[in-house]
Amino acid sequence: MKRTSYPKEDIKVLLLEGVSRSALDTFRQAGYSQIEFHEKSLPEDELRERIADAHIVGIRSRTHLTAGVLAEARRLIAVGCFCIGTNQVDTAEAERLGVPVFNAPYSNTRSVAELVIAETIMLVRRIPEKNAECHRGGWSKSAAGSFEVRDKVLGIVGYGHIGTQVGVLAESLGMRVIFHDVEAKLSLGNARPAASLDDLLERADVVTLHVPETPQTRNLIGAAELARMRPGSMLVNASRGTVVDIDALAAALRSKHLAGAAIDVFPVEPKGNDDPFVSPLVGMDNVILTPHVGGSTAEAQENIGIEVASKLVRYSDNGSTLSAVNFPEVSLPGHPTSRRLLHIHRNIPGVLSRVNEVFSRAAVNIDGQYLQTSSQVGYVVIDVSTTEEHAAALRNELAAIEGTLRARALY
Ligand SMILES: NC(=O)C1=CN([C@@H]2O[C@H](COP(=O)(O)OP(=O)(O)OC[C@H]3O[C@@H](n4cnc5c(N)ncnc54)[C@H](O)[C@@H]3O)[C@@H](O)[C@H]2O)C=CC1
Ligand SMILES: O=C(O)C(=O)COP(=O)(O)O
Repeated sequence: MKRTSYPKEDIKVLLLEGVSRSALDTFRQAGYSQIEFHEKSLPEDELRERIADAHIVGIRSRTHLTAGVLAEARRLIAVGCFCIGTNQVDTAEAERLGVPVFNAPYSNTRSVAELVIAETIMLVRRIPEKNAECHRGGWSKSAAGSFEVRDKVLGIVGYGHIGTQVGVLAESLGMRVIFHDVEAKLSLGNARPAASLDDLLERADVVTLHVPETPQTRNLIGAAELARMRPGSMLVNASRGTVVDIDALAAALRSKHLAGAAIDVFPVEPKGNDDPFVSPLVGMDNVILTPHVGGSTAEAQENIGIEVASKLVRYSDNGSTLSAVNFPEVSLPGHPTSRRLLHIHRNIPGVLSRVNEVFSRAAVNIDGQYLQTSSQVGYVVIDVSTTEEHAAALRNELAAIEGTLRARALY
C-alpha cells in the first residue's frame, strides 16, 4: 500500500463528551487506531494537556476551544463538533491557524423539533403544574387555563433548519405559525413572516427560539421583549442559554405575565452530570427544565457520530473540506495513483507562486491542482506522480514557505 509522511496509526484522535460509539466505529473502520475517548468534557487545564498532541479533536457543546486552548494544539489538523452549534469553538482563530471545523448541521434537527412540540402541548395544557401537584399528593382536576394547541399562534424566532421543522409539525397539529428571521426565508406550509420581532411577540401564544448564539442574539429576549409578549403566553428556549435574560424571564413568570416556560439551555450550564444545576427557574412548577437534551436522542447521536467522524476521516485521508464551517471548501476526487500534498497558508500575495516554484523545480508531473481561498486563508491541494520519499521531501519544502500554516502529505 502506498503511503507518505504520516502513518495513519500515529494520528491521534481525541474524543470528548461521550460522543456516540458510532464515531469510534467510523474511525476504526477507516484504519485509525489511536483513539482517546472521554465520557465527559475535560477541565481546561487537562484539556490543554490532552489536546497538545492530538491531530483530530471531537467535542459537543460543552467544550470550549478558545484561542488559548487552540494555541496549545500544535499538531491539530481538524476539529469536529458532534452537534449543530459551533459557538463553543473560536472558529475564526481555528481558521487563522489552518484548522477546519466540521459539525453535523441537520442530524439532531428533528429531535429538537419533537421536543419543542411536546413541550408546547404540555405547557398549553398546564401539565407541568398538574404533574408537580400530583407528585406532592395533590389533586386539582380542572380545565381552567388548559387549552388545545389547535388554532393557537406559534411564534418561531429563527426560521432555519430547526425553526422550519417545528413550524411544519406545529401546522400538522392545526397551529397557526408565524416567524421572524433576520434573513428573508421561504415560508413552509401556511407559515407567515411576522412584520418584526415585536410584532411576533405581541401575537404569539407560544414563542419558541431557534437562533444561534452570536453577539446579536445575546439577550435577544430581555425584560422589554418579555413585556411585549401576550399576558398568559409561554416561552420555549432550546437554542442557547445566552439568548434569554434568565433573571428577566424568572421575574416575568413570578409576576404571572407569562404562564409558563420550557427551557433546555442556560447561560451557565453544569460542566458535567455530577455538578449542581443552579438557576432562578428552579422550583417553579410552571417551568419545564431539561438538561440541554434537545439533541440527545439515540437516533440523533448515532447519526451525528457517523456524519462528523466521516467528515474528519475524509479530510484526514483525502483533504476534502466540504461543509467545513470556517474554511475554504474543496471537494476532492480520490487520488489512487498520485501523492497528494496539502498546503494551507495565510492568504497573502506571493505564496501560491512559491508553491508552484517548488513543483517546477522538482520537475514532477502535476496530476491535479485545486485551490480555494477565504479572506484569511488559502488552501491548495496538489496531486503529483512521484515516490513516497519524494512527496515527503516536497512537503518539507512547502512547509518552509513563509506564510504556511499547515502542510501535509496524504496517503
Ligand atoms: N438544545 C439543543 O440540544 C440544541 C440546540 N441547538 C441550537 O439551535 C440553534 C439553531 O439551529 P438550526 O436551526 O439548525 O440553525 P440554522 O442556522 O439552520 O437556523 C438559525 C436561524 O436563525 C436566524 N437568525 C440568526 N440570527 C437571528 C436573529 N438575531 N434574529 C432572528 N433570526 C436570527 C438565521 O438567519 C437562521 O435562519 C443552533 O445554533 C444551536 O445553538 C441545535 C441543536 C440542538
Ligand atoms: O447540537 C447542538 O448545537 C446542541 O446544542 C446539542 O449539544 P450536545 O451535543 O447535546 O452537547
